[in-house]
Amino acid sequence: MTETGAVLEAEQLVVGYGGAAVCGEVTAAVHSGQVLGVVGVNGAGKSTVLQTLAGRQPAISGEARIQGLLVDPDTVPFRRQVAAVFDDDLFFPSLSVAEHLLLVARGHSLPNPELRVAAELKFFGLDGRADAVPDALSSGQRRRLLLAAGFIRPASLLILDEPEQRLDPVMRDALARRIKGHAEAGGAAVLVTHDPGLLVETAGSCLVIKGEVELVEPGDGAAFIAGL
Ligand SMILES: Nc1ncnc2c1ncn2[C@@H]1O[C@H](COP(=O)(O)OP(=O)(O)OP(=O)(O)O)[C@@H](O)[C@H]1O
Repeated sequence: MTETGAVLEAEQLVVGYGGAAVCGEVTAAVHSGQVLGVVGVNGAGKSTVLQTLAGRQPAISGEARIQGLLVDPDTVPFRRQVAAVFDDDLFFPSLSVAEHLLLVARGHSLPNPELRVAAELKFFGLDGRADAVPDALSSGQRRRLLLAAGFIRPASLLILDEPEQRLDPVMRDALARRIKGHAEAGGAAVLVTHDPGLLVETAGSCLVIKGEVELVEPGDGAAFIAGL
């Protein structure tokens, strides 16, 4: 934990490409048990903020810390703290659904990895496709696999980039419960979403990116998404 007890602290963080910022500075703190939503129109900079927090994109200036550790995906202690799910995450083409999850479970030294994998397959409705390779899945099933890989492992901070994409309504509701469960168990999450319902159900606060970055109530973030 940091001095403030925040799982995530971003201080005057400027994100972008080739030295050019895509949006205003991000200053935010997310504590254990909290979910921070991030909303904005297409191209506002939401994914770039998340990619920077996950260490997949260098910050232009400012800093972010997770459990007091500066963002650095090359270090094991940082990687242990953060589970990130992005749309462009890759699969091993020759590993089955179950093998992907087993790899993550074993990589994080989970006890009873086979049981944990079975539980996630059931939760994400993939038990009938456990032996399929990623190319043989539907797009929604591939999204479920990415989410299962993110949720099966321990993490202080979950970074979720539009996790609702391509999910059917039943799975979307299960996802909302899962995000809330992560927070109730003492985790923290940053959630980029275009879904007002998911935002209001899960987040306790929200960043709106519209050039500058503003901290608002989730209801106001939902209204922004809806264009109200
Ligand atoms: N690799 C890149 N190099 C240069 N510019 C990029 C790169 N990726 C994204 N951008 C630009 O940065 C800006 C912010 O993109 P970003 O993907 O963060 O937006 P977003 O808010 O996540 O949008 P969406 O809702 O469409 O996912 C956009 O103008 C985009 O064109």
